[in-house]
Amino acid sequence: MNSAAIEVSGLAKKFGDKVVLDGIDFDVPAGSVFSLLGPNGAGKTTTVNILTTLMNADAGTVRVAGHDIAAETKAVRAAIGVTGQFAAVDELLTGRENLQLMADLKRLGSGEAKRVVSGLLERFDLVESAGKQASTYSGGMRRKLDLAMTLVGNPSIIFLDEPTTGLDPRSRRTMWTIVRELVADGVTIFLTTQYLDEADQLADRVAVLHQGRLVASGTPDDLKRQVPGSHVRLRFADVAALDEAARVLTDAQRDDDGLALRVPSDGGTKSLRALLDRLDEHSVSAEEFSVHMPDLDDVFLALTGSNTTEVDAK
Ligand SMILES: Nc1ncnc2c1ncn2[C@@H]1O[C@H](COP(=O)(O)OP(=O)(O)OP(=O)(O)O)[C@@H](O)[C@H]1O
Repeated sequence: MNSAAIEVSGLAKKFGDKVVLDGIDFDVPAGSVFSLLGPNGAGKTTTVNILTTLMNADAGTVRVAGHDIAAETKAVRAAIGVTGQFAAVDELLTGRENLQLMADLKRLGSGEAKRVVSGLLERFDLVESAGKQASTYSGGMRRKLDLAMTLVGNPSIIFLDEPTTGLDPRSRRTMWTIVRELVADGVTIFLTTQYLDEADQLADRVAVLHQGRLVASGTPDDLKRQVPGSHVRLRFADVAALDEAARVLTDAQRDDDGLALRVPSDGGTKSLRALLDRLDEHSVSAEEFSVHMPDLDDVFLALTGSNTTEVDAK
């Protein structure tokens, strides 16, 4: 499917005098992962709340699963699942009861509900703890249960608002695997995260929200190419080869200890080919050739002036 699962145009929202969203536009193709990044207070949760019909926008149009969020609220709600920062899990109920409750809310018949609940407990590796109260679950188990509850109605679009905040690396990886499986099944994921590596791992497209506007959007690699710092590192066999290469590549920085040159490059195939051709013309050969791209942290720093999304945390 190539259609847009989410279409946002001119979306604006302010609280009192504070402009949180100042007219933002983006599309999310069906079956892809879109990640919205931004410092604390940038308006990520506000965006999720509007897109999931929990909050009204001041201006703009939003279509989710082809339905206008203002005029066709019910149809939007039927198509989406939301896993929030504050989990919907009821601590006093067991894992199975929590899922059963969702199945009841979604009005599944008793036979289907039983099948769906057992299937989800198995898929999320919660069978053994299914009969235990959710209050006894670890953070990772609770997040898994929360996501499992979101999946009860088979939503085609899932909003994950900081799904792995506070999880240990292993639980984060489990969540990532689940997200990838969902996408493989054709589900569209709208993800907000504080972890840039998470966006890097999961997102097909990333957008950075800053001071009410989207200051950048594209694939993680597109964004990395936009910031300075990408370079090619060439390592040579001896000082003579290093000297010769340095004469050819006058814009390169020398690393005498490492017998290496650092050549600024956007990392694209065209410039890499040009670089190799230049070396070839002068019969210089390198022992090692590696391309270094900035990571999303560098992108974030360049675009918003803070080096991680957590910088402004109170
Ligand atoms: N209901 C509200 N009334 C007034 N101000 C609000 C309300 N909800 C959010 N805000 C303000 O709007 C701004 C954006 O908040 P939002 O929660 O959307 O940011 P965020 O990017 O999700 O931040 P975080 O990463 O901390 O979750 C903040 O300055 C917040 O204080």
